[in-house]
Amino acid sequence: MKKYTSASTFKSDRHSVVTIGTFDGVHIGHSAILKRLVETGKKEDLDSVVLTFFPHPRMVLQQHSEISLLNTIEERAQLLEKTGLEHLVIHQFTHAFSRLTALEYVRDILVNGLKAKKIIIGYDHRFGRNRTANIENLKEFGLTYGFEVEEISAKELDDVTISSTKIRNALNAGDIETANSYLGYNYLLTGDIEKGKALGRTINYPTANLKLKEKYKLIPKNGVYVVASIIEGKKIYGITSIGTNPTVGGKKRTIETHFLNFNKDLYGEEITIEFLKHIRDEETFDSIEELRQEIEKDEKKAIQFLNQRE
Ligand SMILES: Cc1cc2nc3c(=O)[nH]c(=O)nc-3n(C[C@H](O)[C@H](O)[C@H](O)COP(=O)(O)O)c2cc1C
Ligand SMILES: Nc1ncnc2c1ncn2[C@@H]1O[C@H](COP(=O)(O)OP(=O)(O)O)[C@@H](O)[C@H]1O
Repeated sequence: MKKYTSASTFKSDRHSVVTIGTFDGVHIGHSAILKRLVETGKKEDLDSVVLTFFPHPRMVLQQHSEISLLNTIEERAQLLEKTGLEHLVIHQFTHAFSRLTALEYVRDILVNGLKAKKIIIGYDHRFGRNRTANIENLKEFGLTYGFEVEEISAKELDDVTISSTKIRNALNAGDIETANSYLGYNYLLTGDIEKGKALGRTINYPTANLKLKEKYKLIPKNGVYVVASIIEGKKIYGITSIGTNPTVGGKKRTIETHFLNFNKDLYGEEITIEFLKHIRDEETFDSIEELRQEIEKDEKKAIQFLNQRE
């Protein structure tokens, strides 16, 4: 898959079939559309192209919106690549871009930039300044500029009752199972391991503190989770606590993982954790000893869950 940072740098000798969207999460609903795109490209001898935008339009147009995303832009690109797509255009979403008229957008980006011969798009897609143009307008532009519009009907889209918003809501409620089943893969967080207060090891539960690189990545609800990670090529399971650690008077929200049957220095390493199950919500305990006992229970529950899966 070739990657471009704007439609103007896109290069291909052939015409293309294009689909457009944010595709946050690249969930199983998105996968259905992407599969159709890739198949159409092969059948009709067209290059398959996804046009996506970054930052998320809401991050640009509503500066105060605290939008969190299911994927970092890097994760989105990796997931899209798995669909067999040939070209990924990550066009920078700016105020100037949002001011393009529908005609300018279609002519400059889709036709001259991406050489679109076919556009696969949901029936409710809107575009251009203030999102005023709809699919009927796109079809009319197609007559002028020589491209065809393949509409994904309401029924087809509604069959897929999955949306990025529903997945965000599930994660904000700690419902990892629902989120994972909609995503088609396990929700994950990647970051570097940084030093904490070194309290963990004093209660025999050292915890690797994950520092995320991107502020906009959605962190699931505060609580305790079973996770999996690959460390030095080996699958390692763990229990992750997300929260402010009220028992020790913490204020900052942290993501800390105690890995099971593991004892190695991880400072400075980049680690990915995959969420498998929610165990409980975060609590405030009266003493560190009570916290330690609860973590012991968390560990037992995690082991029980992992044994059942095998
Ligand atoms: C599985 C697990 C569950 C935890 N649950 C809670 C909790 O419910 N409430 C809380 O205040 N802290 C909880 N903690 C966080 C501890 O307070 C934290 O790990 C400890 O302060 C160590 O911090 P450090 O990494 O800075 O040394 C939990 C930690 C783990 C590993
Ligand atoms: N089983 C384990 N799970 C998590 N971290 C471990 C484990 N064994 C050793 N470590 C190391 O110990 C560190 C965590 O120890 P901890 O006392 O909690 O200190 P800190 O507050 O700096 O995180 C981790 O960052 C990692 O380098």
